[in-house]
Amino acid sequence: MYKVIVTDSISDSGLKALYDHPNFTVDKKSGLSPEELKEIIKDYDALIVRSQTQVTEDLLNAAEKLRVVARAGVGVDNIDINAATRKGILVINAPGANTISAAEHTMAMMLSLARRIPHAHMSTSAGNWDRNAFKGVELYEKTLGVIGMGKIGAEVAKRAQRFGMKILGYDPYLTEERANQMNITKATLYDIAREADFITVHTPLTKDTKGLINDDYLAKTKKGVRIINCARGGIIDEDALVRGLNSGQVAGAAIDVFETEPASNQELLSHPHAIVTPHLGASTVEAQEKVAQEVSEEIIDIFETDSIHHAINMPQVSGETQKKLQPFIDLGEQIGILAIQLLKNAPDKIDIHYYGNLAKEDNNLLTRTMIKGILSYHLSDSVNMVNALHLLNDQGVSFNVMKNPESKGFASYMELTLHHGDHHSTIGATVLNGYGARIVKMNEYRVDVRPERYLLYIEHHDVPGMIGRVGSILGNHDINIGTMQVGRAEAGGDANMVLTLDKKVNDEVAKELVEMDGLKAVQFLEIPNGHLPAYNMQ
Ligand SMILES: NC(=O)C1=CN([C@@H]2O[C@H](COP(=O)(O)OP(=O)(O)OC[C@H]3O[C@@H](n4cnc5c(N)ncnc54)[C@H](O)[C@@H]3O)[C@@H](O)[C@H]2O)C=CC1
Ligand SMILES: O=C(O)CCC(=O)C(=O)O
Repeated sequence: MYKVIVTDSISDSGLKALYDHPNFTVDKKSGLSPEELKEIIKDYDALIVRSQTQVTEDLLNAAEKLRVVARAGVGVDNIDINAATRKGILVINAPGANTISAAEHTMAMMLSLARRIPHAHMSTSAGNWDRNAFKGVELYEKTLGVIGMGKIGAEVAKRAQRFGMKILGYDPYLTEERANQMNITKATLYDIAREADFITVHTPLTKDTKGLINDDYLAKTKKGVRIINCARGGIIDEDALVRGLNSGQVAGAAIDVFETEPASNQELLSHPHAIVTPHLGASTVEAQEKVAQEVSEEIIDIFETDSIHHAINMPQVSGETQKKLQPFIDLGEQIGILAIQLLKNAPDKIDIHYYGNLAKEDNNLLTRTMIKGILSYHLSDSVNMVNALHLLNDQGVSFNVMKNPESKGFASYMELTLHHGDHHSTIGATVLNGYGARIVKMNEYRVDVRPERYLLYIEHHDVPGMIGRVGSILGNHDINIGTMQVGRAEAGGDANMVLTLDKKVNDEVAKELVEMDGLKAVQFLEIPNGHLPAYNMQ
């Protein structure tokens, strides 16, 4: 008998498949303190949560037979994925099951902002009859900027169009073709700032989206813009938003999700031009039934048939292949991370070449690892080796894998090229017996670089003095160079430098470098520590 514990408020009818199954028992225990849950988690095989329960490393460490953590929803930011992975605990979610509810909540927030419905309601129910204080604006013929054109963003765009709104969409994966199909305009963040009357965000919270809407961004928006966040707290800097509301730059904000939850920013919560809800985007009968049903059915499939549909953290590989390819797998993710940074854009096409011994292996796993590295730059923790190809397909990016058993100078060699229109970035890499991982090609240049955390990539004209000038700028800013590699196509022609550094290059140093005569391109690249393959290697 498998024991399932449900620790947040989750639809009973959605859990029916589990209740009815002879091999499962379900305990519903919402409102437990972290200590209480930690005390009893050892008895359970599966845990189902929404967003309240914090599935921390501490909790997971107390679990003795837990095999699955199921998030009845999309965002898994309340679950320590790496800790679960390290413990070999599968994390699944229910993407798509609450899309419509979240999109409808966004529309409700937008209409409430436009017509000040919550404020009018409070005034009227307090006994007032004030028909002048609540004059609103129409959505009709207004411009809506949608930041994040994934599942929810696209549904919001569709609904807003029916209200006669013009839609500007920004998403690194939004192509002209898809924008045309949806009859929206593919825009930049700054087009949206300049033109939008309403802005709504629908991205996950990532390194790039944290504080995306901040003082600088708000200063570029139209005066009187109205802003909605039904995605994740932190995408909008709450203090900046309050400043914007106070100055009138922002006419109104409707916020469902907060930097900390339960929300505590009193200035925002009580602001006369803010509308706030307690993370209700997915709180509908239908969404809760669908998310609970999806995760219940998947839990049964996992325990009864070993089949996984929406894994966040689990690859399916044979132990033998994994062991053989392990050094390349680690490197594969790193070259994905480097190539996407070097491209500076979301790719529309990916080419992967395997040469020598690597071409003779089943390198599906390796390919997924590279793609995970590429996509994780924009999609964060939601991408893993199981869902990487699926997500790539969802984003409309084509990829080709080519294998050539002849060696290309190394016993095993892999080369990754990302394309974005006419631009491309290439990284070639190998693992040298006894010496470890090496990047041996960057764009058109041969290099020999150990993949370290901080890299500086420079393309320049091959003229005397370049190395010294770059070295002095870094030295003046107390940035130690670990290694430096220079290469050139021909004497006096194009050349490149790749440096490994002991610390980050800040904007000031980058600016000095960019302004140096003779440099064609300067790029600081980072392979974050946390970007090692997210699965259990035991
Ligand atoms: N308020 C609530 O109760 C709910 C909130 N959510 C949240 O809504 C958000 C969106 O969910 P879905 O549409 O299902 O996810 P999705 O994965 O379908 O779409 C997210 C999109 O954001 C894009 N993106 C990533 N970085 C970006 C950037 N820097 N700039 C612009 N776009 C970027 C991605 O390319 C992707 O297309 C998630 O954060 C999710 O957790 C989801 C359901 C309910
Ligand atoms: O479970 C909930 O109500 C929150 C939904 C949500 O934020 C998500 O699915 O990402």
